[in-house]
Amino acid sequence: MNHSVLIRACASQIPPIHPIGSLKGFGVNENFAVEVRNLNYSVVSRKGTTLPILKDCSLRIPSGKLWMILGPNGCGKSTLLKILAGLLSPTSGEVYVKKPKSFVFQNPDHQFNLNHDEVKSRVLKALDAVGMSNYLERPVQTLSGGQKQRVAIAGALAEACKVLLLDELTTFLDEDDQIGVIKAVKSSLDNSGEVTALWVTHRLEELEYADGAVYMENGRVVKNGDAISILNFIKARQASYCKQINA
Ligand SMILES: Nc1ncnc2c1ncn2[C@@H]1O[C@H](COP(=O)(O)OP(=O)(O)OP(=O)(O)O)[C@@H](O)[C@H]1O
Repeated sequence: MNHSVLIRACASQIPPIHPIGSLKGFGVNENFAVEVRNLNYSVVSRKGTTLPILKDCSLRIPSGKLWMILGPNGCGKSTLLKILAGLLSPTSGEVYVKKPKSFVFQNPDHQFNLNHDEVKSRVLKALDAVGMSNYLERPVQTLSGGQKQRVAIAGALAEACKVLLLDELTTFLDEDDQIGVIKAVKSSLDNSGEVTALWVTHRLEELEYADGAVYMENGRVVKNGDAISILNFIKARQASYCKQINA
């Protein structure tokens, strides 16, 4: 059987393997895959004004868990994820992310831009982990958005990454694909036991698949905890907001 099509697509995003991030100097607890202390991120506008985007954010994400980053539009979720991915540099504060880490974009078409055809066995295993091993013959462009996202996740898993950084993967997906992608991430984590995933979303219903979440508002981390306490916190916040506007 010719497995080359998806294998190439999946392998094409595999960067060199990096060693596990050193904990020396930062003093982080090895039980945490991500640790952020007093992180600030600002941009300077064309008029020279400093715009604070992230304000004094501190958080810890336990290893091996599926953790969501939730909050209203524009609260800073994607900016935080990009800093964790190393795509943006913090203005101040400390950031530790266990390595190797891998970033999967909101639009999976951004993921397929290199062209390697190696690491076949790891790719096959990773495609199996995300339920895509029946699609090996299919060109990527014929896959649905959700299937492409699962292949993108398989690419990150094949890289043997310890931390998966996932930016609003389900935004463009229908409900079936949305659930399929979350379940693929969850089962990959459960199978590996040591991969941690950070999942940025604005969909509260996705929280039921998570172990925990960070809730942000206006550039700040408001709460970080297990999924049930975060869900109750957000519901209470929404109820109090509704009460205020109806008063
Ligand atoms: N380079 C920049 N220049 C100016 N403002 C920026 C820049 N980057 C981010 N912002 C602003 O920072 C805020 C946070 O943006 P970010 O994309 O992180 O939010 P988000 O919570 O992911 O939003 P959404 O849920 O809508 O995707 C937004 O108000 C955004 O407009």
